[in-house]
Amino acid sequence: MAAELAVHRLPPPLSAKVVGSFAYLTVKDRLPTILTKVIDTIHRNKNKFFEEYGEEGIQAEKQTISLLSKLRNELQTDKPVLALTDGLPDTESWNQYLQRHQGSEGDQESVSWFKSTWLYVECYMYRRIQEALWLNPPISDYDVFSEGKTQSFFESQQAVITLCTHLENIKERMQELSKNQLLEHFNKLLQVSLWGNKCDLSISAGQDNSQKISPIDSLRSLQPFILVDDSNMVWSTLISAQTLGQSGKITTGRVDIVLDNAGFELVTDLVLADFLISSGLTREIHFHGKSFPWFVSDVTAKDFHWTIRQTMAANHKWMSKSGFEWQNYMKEGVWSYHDHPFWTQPHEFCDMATDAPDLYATLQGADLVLFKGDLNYRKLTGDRDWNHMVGFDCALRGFGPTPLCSLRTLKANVQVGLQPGQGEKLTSQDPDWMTSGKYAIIQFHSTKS
Ligand SMILES: O=P(O)(O)OC[C@@]1(O)O[C@H](CO)[C@@H](O)[C@@H]1O
Ligand SMILES: [Mn+2]
Repeated sequence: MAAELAVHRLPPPLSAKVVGSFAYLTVKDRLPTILTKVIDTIHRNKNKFFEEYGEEGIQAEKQTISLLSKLRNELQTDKPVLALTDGLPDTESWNQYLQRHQGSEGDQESVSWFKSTWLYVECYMYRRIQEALWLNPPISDYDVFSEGKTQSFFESQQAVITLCTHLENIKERMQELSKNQLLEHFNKLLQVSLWGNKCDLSISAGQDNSQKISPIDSLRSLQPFILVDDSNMVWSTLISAQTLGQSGKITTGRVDIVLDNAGFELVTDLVLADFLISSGLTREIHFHGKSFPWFVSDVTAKDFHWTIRQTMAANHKWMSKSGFEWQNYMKEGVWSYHDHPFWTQPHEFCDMATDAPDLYATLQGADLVLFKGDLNYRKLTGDRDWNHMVGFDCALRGFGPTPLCSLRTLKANVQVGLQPGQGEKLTSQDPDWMTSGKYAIIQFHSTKS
């Protein structure tokens, strides 16, 4: 019995209380750097706020900076995490989450920046940035990360052109493709979307991290860095979602993509989504994004629509053709964009069925959900110090609305589902393998047999 309990005991969540860990270094160095950049961005835009809102804009700029400086100080001096005061629809749920943590830790002091769980405090920082803006109405809607996101898109322009040209070439010959050729194209575009996740701006604390080389040509050399490759299961899930209607017509399934970063990564996701639709593998795609600026580069509704408009407006035949196609998919409802407050909360996904049952039910309506990026993987697995050989199903702790797949480059030290010895070998060869973004996984889970 005791042994059984030990087997089932959960490993601890990652936390900055482990001095020298990646979580510790993130809270100590990366998060304050991000906050300093946010403060700087707001200050640099002072004139813009004045032009738009006059003296009120200047006051808002000052007030926001003062709140953000206070936030940075709380973080750096390991103060207790404070309840939110902005009265937004999600405020209550954030404060309840805090109380839950305080309850389980026993006292208020222990829920602090360096003592609490990394996932929670990192998410909380982005929510507090939002609070600082919301409390200053004329500039509430200002996206402090927008400059970095648009810059990342423009700096990846050549790679975007290459990708759109590649896509349009496939689409021109789609009717002639054999099933094997279709599978080959699918695998390539799945991998392009996977490696697109290298381009996030949170890991680089806002430094340029755009795609400069050809995303197609580099796939072969990147192949050995994919540690788990369940792409065959993703493919068979798509195929088995096909049903034969009464009229003899094949109906295909719905794929949901839980988006991560704007800029180049979003383009790779749109290209994959276009391929899924134009090949007839999928009937409908639902994209899920964030409802406020998050983890520096994550996609909001504004970023999503902006990216499609910019692609349409490009001075390149195939790129703008792709953009028009994407706009059509949106107009026809073949593609749709959704956001839900749960994506910008600190919960592990195993809490979704209880804490956001409507979102859980939405995902149940999909035949496959693709979770992009590192933060989604941290939330899938509860951001815990798992043994690398623990199965993905075990780390998911019951989360499984429908077949799902994580497409993620490793940027945080959590990884499950590896082969015996694989983790140890990587650690000895490349000690930073879990945080450098050099390795990736395509990890699938389904409760359906
Ligand atoms: O989810 P993404 O965009 O792939 O990565 C977000 C991220 O860079 O932010 C954190 C560092 O601050 C890490 O957990 C993680 O790697
Ligand atoms: Mn991100």
